[in-house]
Amino acid sequence: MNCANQNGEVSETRNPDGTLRLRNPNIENLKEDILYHLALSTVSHDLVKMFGDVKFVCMGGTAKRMEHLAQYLQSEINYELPIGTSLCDLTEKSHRFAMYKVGPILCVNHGMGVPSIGILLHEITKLMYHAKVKNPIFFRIGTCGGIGLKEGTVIVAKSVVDEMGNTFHTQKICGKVVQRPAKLDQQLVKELTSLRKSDDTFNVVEGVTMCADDFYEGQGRTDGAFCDHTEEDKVNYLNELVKRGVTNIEMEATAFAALTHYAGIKAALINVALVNRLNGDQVTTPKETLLEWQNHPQILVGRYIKKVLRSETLV
Ligand SMILES: O=P(O)(O)O[C@@H]1C[C@H](O)[C@@H](CO)O1
Ligand SMILES: O=c1cc[nH]c(=O)[nH]1
Repeated sequence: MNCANQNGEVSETRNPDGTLRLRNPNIENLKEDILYHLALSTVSHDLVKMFGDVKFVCMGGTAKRMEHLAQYLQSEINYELPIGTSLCDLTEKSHRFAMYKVGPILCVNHGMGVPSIGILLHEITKLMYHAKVKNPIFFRIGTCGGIGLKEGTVIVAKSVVDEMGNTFHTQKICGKVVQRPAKLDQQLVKELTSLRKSDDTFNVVEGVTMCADDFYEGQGRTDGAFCDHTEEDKVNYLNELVKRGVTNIEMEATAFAALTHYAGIKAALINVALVNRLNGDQVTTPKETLLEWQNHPQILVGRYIKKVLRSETLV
């Protein structure tokens, strides 16, 4: 059965009230759905009560960054935690991911690489479904290597590719290769890039983000433990990427774009460049500066969330 989606269009992934429909009929028939890597379940937890008010899901690689993001957004939206409570890791018992909630915002880390974020996206999407969340928006707020961009630049991905230039996410399912288009919401790209202020110390660009399956050889680096290619091979490869319009390289983009798109979830991918790969492979910048740069995408997403929340209170 098809229903109206968030834009009032026919959709297999939305109920008329904006709650999610899963592309998996098996879930409805489960007596209990255990979200194993989140240490949550439909029986042991009241997911609607805990998460039903979520509007935004922010994800990034590290637990620490997500905790910092939750604290930052808490102060940005002036959210007061219920009296007697403090910000805590809601998935602590999983010993895997870390998740923080401040009002309508969930901040969760996804680890490194496509397999890790893929697992998180399955479980977070099911969490949104079980919690009856309406029209959630997902953000990946990450770090990357820029290509020809100044360090600290924020890249809002308008499209994503894999190492071979494919614009889809590839997964092997039951011995078959399944490809799902990796697409991002173009309106969200424009809205996010427009939120840069003239006195911001960092630049914001729209870009083409490449997703690699590795940090070292998979990104053409010559400083891994193994390297059977030459410096010339690397330079040629990076120049080829420039020709194809690739602006930055990270390790989750295709899965993030494809799985959110397949779930009908509006999503944006915002990365900050920690290194200009045309100048070298090693991340030589002091940790303090790297941490300061990691705030740049958070500032942009914070402005977007505040804008949406403000417009909702005016309606
Ligand atoms: O969100 P993060 O900073 O983890 O994203 C990039 C891609 C890899 O996960 C990782 C490699 O250092 O950083
Ligand atoms: O160069 C980089 C920096 C951060 N993350 C990556 O995947 N690559």
